[in-house]
Amino acid sequence: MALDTSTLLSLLLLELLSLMVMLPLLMGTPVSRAARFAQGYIALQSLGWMALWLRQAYTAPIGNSVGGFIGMLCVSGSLSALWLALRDWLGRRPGRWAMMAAPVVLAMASLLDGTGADNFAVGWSGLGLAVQMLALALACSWPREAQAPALEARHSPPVEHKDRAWRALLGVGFCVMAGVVLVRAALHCLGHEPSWQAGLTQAIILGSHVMLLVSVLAILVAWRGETEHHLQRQAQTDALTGLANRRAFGARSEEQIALARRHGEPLCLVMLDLDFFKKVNDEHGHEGGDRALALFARCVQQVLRVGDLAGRVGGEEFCVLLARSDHTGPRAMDARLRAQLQACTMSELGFALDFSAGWALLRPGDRSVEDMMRRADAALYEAKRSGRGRLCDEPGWTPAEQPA
Ligand SMILES: Nc1nc2c(ncn2[C@@H]2O[C@H](COP(=O)(O)OP(=O)(O)OP(=O)(O)O)[C@@H](O)[C@H]2O)c(=O)[nH]1
Repeated sequence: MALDTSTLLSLLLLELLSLMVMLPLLMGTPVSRAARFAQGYIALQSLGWMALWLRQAYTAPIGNSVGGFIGMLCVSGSLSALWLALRDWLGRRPGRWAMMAAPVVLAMASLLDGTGADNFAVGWSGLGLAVQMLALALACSWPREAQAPALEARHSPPVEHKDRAWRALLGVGFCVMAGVVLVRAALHCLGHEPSWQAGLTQAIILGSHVMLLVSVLAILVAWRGETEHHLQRQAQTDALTGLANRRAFGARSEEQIALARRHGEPLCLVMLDLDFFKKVNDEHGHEGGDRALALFARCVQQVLRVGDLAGRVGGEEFCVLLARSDHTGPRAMDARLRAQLQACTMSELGFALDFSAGWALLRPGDRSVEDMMRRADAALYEAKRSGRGRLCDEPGWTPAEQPA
């Protein structure tokens, strides 16, 4: 079998159509938006190359111009879809509007180029496609945003991703492809038709085979990274409130403690416990209790400052670590939280919520956050004992004390 343009094109189409069916089956449902964009990339590539294959094999039904237009719309659209997947996986990258406009602009340009049946992406549309590929290569190398949209989680630390290899492969691949397409398109623009022009066309189709392989591998590796991150986040997050669970709160507190010690800054821990929560459950059902917990957690998050850390450490028990905060911090936070609760509980729950709190300052002898928690718990116990609905200081604290 001779590897002529037509055979290479047919093989590419067969691979694309197989992948268009297999990828969603392999990835299962539901998948993230990024994964759907990546599947859209393969589907649009399939449609684009199908239009070109039909144009070459049976010119009559769709005609050269229409085939070229649909082919360019879909192929350029597929690159835009892949760019959107990268944006979700890696965070914001430059050129969003240009990427969105590219398919329509390039498809229109392909009409102006007026190409023959086996000439695709030559002239202006070819130059545009090469630029779009370079933009994709740039998107691969652009630094990752601290918290990409697909991986976002409040109060969760950025997760280290092993994504350098697939980003490099994809970036280099698109650079090479852009180079070949650029040469071919430029030759056409300049009116040169060298004898190796057909070879360039074959190189582009062969390159598309390789790029298909590279991009599918990259998609699968990126998707695995996203899934791992999601699982890791689930293991660290309390499902009802979205706050860090006890284990994650403990781990992140250690970092905060280390930072506070290194910079000689004060650090406070506040322990919060809803009052008479058993009664809330009894009167409004477990579902009402869950809504109350979720609302309370939301209010806690709303009154925190950047850098503070909140966690749900027990059934109706929450902990907050106030960074760079001396004894004035817990009082201010307690007042903000009470005001916030008063403003929204009646309207959102239909009943009032109150809480007791105790706080403790980081001391030089504290070995872990557990030591702070023990003292804040004693203060919380005192708040409960002395009538609830208030904040108490850790036992033995005096305003003259120096932070750790
Ligand atoms: N709805 C709901 N209730 C929970 C959850 N976790 C714990 N609880 C309930 O919280 C209640 C805690 O009751 P207690 O420990 O007696 O505390 P309390 O009624 O708030 O009393 P004080 O703390 O002394 O004011 C229990 O009834 C638990 O069943 C949860 O995830 N959802």
